[in-house]
Amino acid sequence: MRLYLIGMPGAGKTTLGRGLATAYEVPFRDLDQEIVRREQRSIPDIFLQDGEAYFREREAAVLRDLVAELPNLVLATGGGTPCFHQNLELLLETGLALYLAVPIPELVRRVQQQAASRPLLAALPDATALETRLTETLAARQQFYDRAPLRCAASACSVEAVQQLIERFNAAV
Ligand SMILES: Nc1ncnc2c1ncn2[C@@H]1O[C@H](COP(=O)(O)OP(=O)(O)O)[C@@H](O)[C@H]1O
Ligand SMILES: O=C(O)C1=C[C@@H](OP(=O)(O)O)[C@@H](O)[C@H](O)C1
Ligand SMILES: [Mg+2]
Repeated sequence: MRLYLIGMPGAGKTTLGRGLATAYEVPFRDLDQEIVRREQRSIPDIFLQDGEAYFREREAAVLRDLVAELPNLVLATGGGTPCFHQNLELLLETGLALYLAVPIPELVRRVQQQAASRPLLAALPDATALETRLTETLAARQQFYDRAPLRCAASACSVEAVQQLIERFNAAV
């Protein structure tokens, strides 16, 4: 099985992904961490030195490498992954995508502490600006996220709840 977690920055893709990989006893990969490992520099440095377009190219290439390499995995994608370079189509064709839906105020709370590690959200003056940016970003991305066959609301997104969701999905198809 390949399980792909998609959703906004702060949705909990990395956190939940680790738990799901342990529960299913399959390898866990975090796409951002794989990019960092291969580039030998941080995500903010990649954005700063080479820009978003370069990051998106690397993101698409590393995603394809991971899919080719691992028939079983839980993958935490980056928030923008499904929105570039036909990545969503790849995810839908090669595994099961789960959208973690989290309300904007909760995203603001979670991301506020870590804005510096997320270049697209860094350098915003306050929580209001962060909220505006996240709202605009979600509006543009919702059409991509909504194509995932599985969706879980933040309040219900435990490892066990997701496992039940997947069982029901597999039984229905
Ligand atoms: N279910 C949750 N409830 C509360 N906080 C969470 C939850 N999942 C993740 N977080 C916190 O939110 C922040 C972002 O989580 P992370 O897994 O890095 O999200 P993503 O990879 O989707 O950007 C982290 O500080 C993490 O501890
Ligand atoms: O939303 C985005 O476009 C991004 C989200 C980040 O991942 P997280 O969703 O894990 O923060 C990371 O890929 C990069 O900073 C771009
Ligand atoms: Mg992450």
